[in-house]
Amino acid sequence: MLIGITGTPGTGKTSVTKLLEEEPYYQVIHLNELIKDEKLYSEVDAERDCVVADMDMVYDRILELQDKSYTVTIVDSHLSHHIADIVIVLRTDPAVLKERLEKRNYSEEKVKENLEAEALDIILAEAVEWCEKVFEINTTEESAEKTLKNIMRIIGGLRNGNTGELEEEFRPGSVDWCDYLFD
Ligand SMILES: Nc1ncnc2c1ncn2[C@@H]1O[C@H](COP(=O)(O)OP(=O)(O)OP(=O)(O)O)[C@@H](O)[C@H]1O
Repeated sequence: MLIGITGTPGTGKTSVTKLLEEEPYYQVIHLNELIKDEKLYSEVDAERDCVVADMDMVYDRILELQDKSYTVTIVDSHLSHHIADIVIVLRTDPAVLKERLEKRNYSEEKVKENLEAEALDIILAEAVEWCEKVFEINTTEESAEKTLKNIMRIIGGLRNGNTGELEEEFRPGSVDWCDYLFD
């Protein structure tokens, strides 16, 4: 089973998937690192301080790396909903996200761009359009450990073929950051 953990930068994907990789049965691929290490990109955008991933190369590489001896392969990246059919979107209130991104010394422009993307549900909307199953977790007031537990509950439900209540609890569209846009 291939599952993407996606969301705007800073919503906690890497923090939580680093905890997940300590659990048995989970293979975790940190895709942003892989893209840089293996140069799976077509362009370097110096102005925006990022690379433009070649998604065909990325997809092929994920399939090569997927180790079927693990029960679940997790792809950690804000791009993982381009690849996986089942995704969990992590969400964070833009006011809290702002503090996290400013600590990274991102430019003002880059912080603003990411906060707007979070407030406008950009990644969630893409995931809903492209993926078969989408779960949304609001991590704003949760510890990474609590988020890990919720992710493991969702995966447990997927493995048992019983996601009814989880689909309701983690329904896409359950967070609303519109107020941020009008402040
Ligand atoms: N509940 C939480 N869950 C996860 N991270 C949290 C939480 N509360 C605070 N943080 C902090 O927020 C930051 C999240 O960074 P992290 O690299 O995990 O995000 P990311 O979504 O993987 O970002 P990127 O897409 O840029 O890799 C970390 O500094 C982490 O300590």
